[in-house]
Amino acid sequence: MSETAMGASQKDFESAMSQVKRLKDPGNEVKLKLYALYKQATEGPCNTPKPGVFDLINKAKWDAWNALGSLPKETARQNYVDLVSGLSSSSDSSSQVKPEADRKQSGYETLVVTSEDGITKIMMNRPAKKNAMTMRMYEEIMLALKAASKDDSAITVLTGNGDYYSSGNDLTNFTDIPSGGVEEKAKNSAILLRDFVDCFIDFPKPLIAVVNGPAVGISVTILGLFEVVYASDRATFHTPFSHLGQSPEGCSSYTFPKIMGPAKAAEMLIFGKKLTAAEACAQGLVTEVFPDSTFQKEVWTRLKAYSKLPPNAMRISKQMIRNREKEKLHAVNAEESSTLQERWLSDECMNAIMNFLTRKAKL
Ligand SMILES: CCCCC/C=C/C(=O)SCCNC(=O)CCNC(=O)[C@H](O)C(C)(C)COP(=O)(O)OP(=O)(O)OC[C@H]1O[C@@H](n2cnc3c(N)ncnc32)[C@H](O)[C@@H]1OP(=O)(O)O
Repeated sequence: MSETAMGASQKDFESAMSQVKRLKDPGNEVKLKLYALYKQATEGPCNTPKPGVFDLINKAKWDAWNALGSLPKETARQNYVDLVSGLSSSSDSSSQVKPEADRKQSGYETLVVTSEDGITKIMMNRPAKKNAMTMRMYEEIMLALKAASKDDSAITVLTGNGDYYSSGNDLTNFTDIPSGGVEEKAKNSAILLRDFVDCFIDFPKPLIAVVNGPAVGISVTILGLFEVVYASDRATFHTPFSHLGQSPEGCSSYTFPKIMGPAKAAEMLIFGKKLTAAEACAQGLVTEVFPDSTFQKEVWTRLKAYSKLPPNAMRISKQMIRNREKEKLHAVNAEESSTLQERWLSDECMNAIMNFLTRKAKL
């Protein structure tokens, strides 16, 4: 569906609901996704108490609904319709569905998510906008991560489609002001940011970034939460927070000084120094750099080999490496998100965003 297409109507939604009844069993994971989108579309954000740990089915349903956070009702309705339409077309050709082979997951508007060879690949898919991250993209990445944490893949990859990895937060996100004004916008954005980064902190399987081109802002900061970062030699790494009147997020105020030392971290996070892939590798933010001409081939060959390693062993090793940091990371994330909530209301930030939107300035 195109990004500018109108949202699904109530009629589309009702027709999708009756279509669901005619589908063959899509499996528990999809049923949970449908349940959550239905509840979000009809009742809004999860508003019931969390069921007890032994109430397994209701807890799974509650978790799925709650994971949608503040996803707007209209978006949930559209996602529901898209998901059902994807399921209908795949069930039309269900005899061809193979258990492991290239399973493209539908229902996403801003991503292409596939599962193949033990690897779930989440590809940001707004190449014309340099994969700038809209509110919808944040929500969809969270959904895709939640699904990947439970699917049968061994490792999960985040990458971008086109010439950019991602240009970071979509600056037009700030133009959609709700009835509660800019304060409400800042508050909702801070909640979304915190939930988004929490998903990376808590992700249980090895997480790999395949950085196919330049990366900006939040797409760079969260790299400190990945196990491995492979970069094309065309990639650059840039966090222009001060230029935007903003402050670091993605736990970078904690992870970057640990990874590269406080002096190098300050140059990036305070002064917005852009690193080449080779520099980012020398600073320890990037694991390995590959020539752009052979990047995809070399990286995917390597990842396919890694994905054949015993998945439980990899998961346990990741948890041993990360678990003692988790509490700290959640605290850092909370602090960074609330600092940004204030920053977004500052004149410095508003002027910088206006400059971008009116094209007076480029980074
Ligand atoms: C709610 C959670 C918030 C989390 C906090 C996150 C913070 C951050 O991520 S801060 C970083 C924000 N990102 C930026 O400031 C980058 C802004 N973009 C640029 O400076 C440039 O677009 C560029 C350097 C990334 C690419 O320049 P260029 O090669 O010249 O390409 P264009 O500028 O023509 O871009 C093509 C097309 O894409 C649109 N676009 C690109 N990036 C963004 C963006 N971040 N937000 C919104 N739109 C973006 C650009 O406007 C062009 O659109 P059209 O003019 O319609 O073709």
